This record gives sequence, C-alpha cells and structure tokens, in this order.
Amino acid sequence: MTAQPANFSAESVSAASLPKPVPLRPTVNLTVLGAGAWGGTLATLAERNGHRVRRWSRRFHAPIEDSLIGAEILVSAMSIKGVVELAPRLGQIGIDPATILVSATKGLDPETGRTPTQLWRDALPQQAIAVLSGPNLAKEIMQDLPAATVVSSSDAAAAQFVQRVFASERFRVYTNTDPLGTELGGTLKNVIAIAVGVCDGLKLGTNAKSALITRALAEIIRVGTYLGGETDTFFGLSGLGDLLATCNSPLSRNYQVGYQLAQGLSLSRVLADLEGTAEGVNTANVLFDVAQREQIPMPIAHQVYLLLNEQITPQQAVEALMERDLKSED
Ligand SMILES: NC(=O)C1=CN([C@@H]2O[C@H](COP(=O)(O)OP(=O)(O)OC[C@H]3O[C@@H](n4cnc5c(N)ncnc54)[C@H](O)[C@@H]3O)[C@@H](O)[C@H]2O)C=CC1
Ligand SMILES: O=C(CO)COP(=O)(O)O
Repeated sequence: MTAQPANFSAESVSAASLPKPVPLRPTVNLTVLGAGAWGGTLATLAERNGHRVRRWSRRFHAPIEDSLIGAEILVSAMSIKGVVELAPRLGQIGIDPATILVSATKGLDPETGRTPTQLWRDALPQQAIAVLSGPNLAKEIMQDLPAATVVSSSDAAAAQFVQRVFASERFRVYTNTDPLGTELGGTLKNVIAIAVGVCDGLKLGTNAKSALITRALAEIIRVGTYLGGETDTFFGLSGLGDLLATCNSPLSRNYQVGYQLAQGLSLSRVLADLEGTAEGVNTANVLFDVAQREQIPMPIAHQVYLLLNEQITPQQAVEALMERDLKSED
C-alpha cells in the first residue's frame, strides 16, 4: 500500500476535488457616457461580467436624465470636448450622491488646462470619483486579448468597488490612490505617441525610438509631478505602461497622427481620415501653454507643438532635438 501524506484524510480529498467556489459578484447598474471606441469597450467589459449597462451618447438624441436613474456607477468615456460640455450640465441636473463617477478620458480642457476629473470635481463636488486608465487599446480588448489597467481614487472603497466590477480573467484591474498622476500619465503620453509616430514614420531606427521614449518619460514626470502627480505612478501601468502601448502600436490614433505627418500629409488631412479622437493634438497645445507659463522644460512636447502648428517639418523637429545643448541625464 502506498504511504499517504501525514495530513491525508478523506475529508481533505473531497474538499480538494470540489471546484473552487466562485466569489459572488452582485449585479451592478452602470451607465456609460460616450459610445465611441472606448465607451463601447468598457460597456462590453461590464456586460461580460454580468452587469446591467445603459449607454448614452449625444448621437442617440435621448434625454441624459433617463440614463442616470439608478446608476451605481457612471462611466465617462467621452473625449475631453464631451466632458467640458457635459460635466457642468450634470452638475446642474444633479446625480445621486451614492453614484461613483469613473473617468476614462485622456485629455485636458483647452480653455482651463484642467484634467477630466478636475472638471468633474468642479461640477459634482460631493461625488466619489475614480480614474480608469492604463495600456488599453480598445481594439485589442474587444478581441478579448489580455490587458491590465488601474482604477485610482482617493476613496479606496470606491476604487475597489469599480475594480471588482471590471476585473475578469482577461482584464486585470489594479488600484492606486493617485488619481491625478494616473490620469496625467494617460493624457501626457498621447503627445509623445505623436512624436514616436514621427520617429517611426521617418524610419529613424530602434536606438532613436528608445531614446525618445526614455527622455519623454523624464519629461512626463517633470511636468506631471509639477501638476500634482506622484513620481511612482508615472512608472506604473497608467504611466510607462500606457506610454509603451501607444508608442508601439499602429492602433494608437496619436501614433498614427505622427506617422502620417512624417509621410508629408497635412494635419487637417490626417485628422479627416482618422478613425476616432487623437487627444494628443489638443493636449500638445494646452501643454505648450503650461510649459511656457511655468517655465518647465519640455523639449519633445515643444517640437510636437511646433509640428502640429505647421511651424516646422518633421525633419526639422528631429534636428532641433539632436542639436540642443549637451546636458546631464536628469
Ligand atoms: N480608444 C481607446 O483605445 C482608448 C481611448 N481612451 C480615451 O477615451 C476617450 C474617448 O476615446 P474614444 O472612444 O476612442 O474616441 P471616439 O472618437 O471613438 O469617441 C468619442 C466619444 O466622445 C463623444 N463626444 C465628443 N464630443 C462630445 C460632446 N461635445 N458631448 C458629448 N459627447 C461627446 C462622442 O460622441 C463619442 O461617443 C478619449 O479621451 C481617449 O483618449 C482611453 C483609453 C483607450
Ligand atoms: O489611450 C489609449 C491606449 O491606452 C489609446 O490611444 P490612442 O488614443 O492614441 O488611440
């Protein structure tokens, strides 16, 4: 007879052979504002987890008030233009104080330079607000490829609630407590993805691309911490992670803008042919103003700004970056 392990018992065998209990996931009512690529993807992720999802878009011509009733989570997945318009309107309408607002937008208000969650906070001062951001190309997630993201809030319980709603075996959701750093990482990398698209479009090689992304991260951290984000956050999924995703994928609209500009197309032509929003174009303009006003050195973002505003060619942008005064690596 074979020897049994010391802790063997009939009871432990039957317990081990049972399937693992599936943690109960209560059904949550969600409303997703914005039915573009990202709004559609987040709605699908929540639906796949068994939640009840309502979708609202300005294109549906349905009153927004109806879609807010009973929402435990309100996901804002509009472009920044939509947030600028809609946040004050929802502030006037008022929403249930228990509803958690989740911001998934990566942009800056062109007028005030405020981030999406700052705009939501201005409009809804009492609301629990979380940011959802990470290396999340919508098309890959819709193909059910594995991905990870971050849900960030100063309200840890709210972040954990949202984490459980979206997490699945194909979508791993982390939390952190630096919402500003989390959303700034996602917003600032869009400008850099334009620069990297130019670099690839001009076929400048792997050394150039690696140098560009690395120096861009230093630039993101410089301005991001100045604006209130925490350094560590910029090395996480919503910072470096998202920077790598958008700088390495032709699926990124921002990367595509840079790539097409490097082919000699005009910005208006590129944007006319682009499928969806490239937030980096507006963000580059806002960032230029901030950097000028606050005297924050942002050489890469500066060249992107000049290129988008047709003040230089892609080749001149590269030359300007390479010919800067020599300095230490800080
Ligand atoms: N597509 C992606 O892979 C990801 C996108 N994001 C961010 O999510 C946001 C939306 O991106 P996409 O869905 O890809 O863009 P999209 O161009 O596909 O959709 C934009 C959405 O915003 C809405 N919108 C625009 N202006 C509006 C206004 N004035 N009022 C109301 N709604 C308005 C549009 O109707 C549309 O539903 C952007 O900030 C983007 O950076 C974030 C992560 C991934
Ligand atoms: O933010 C994104 C991926 O995380 C989407 O990037 P684009 O907006 O450049 O397509």
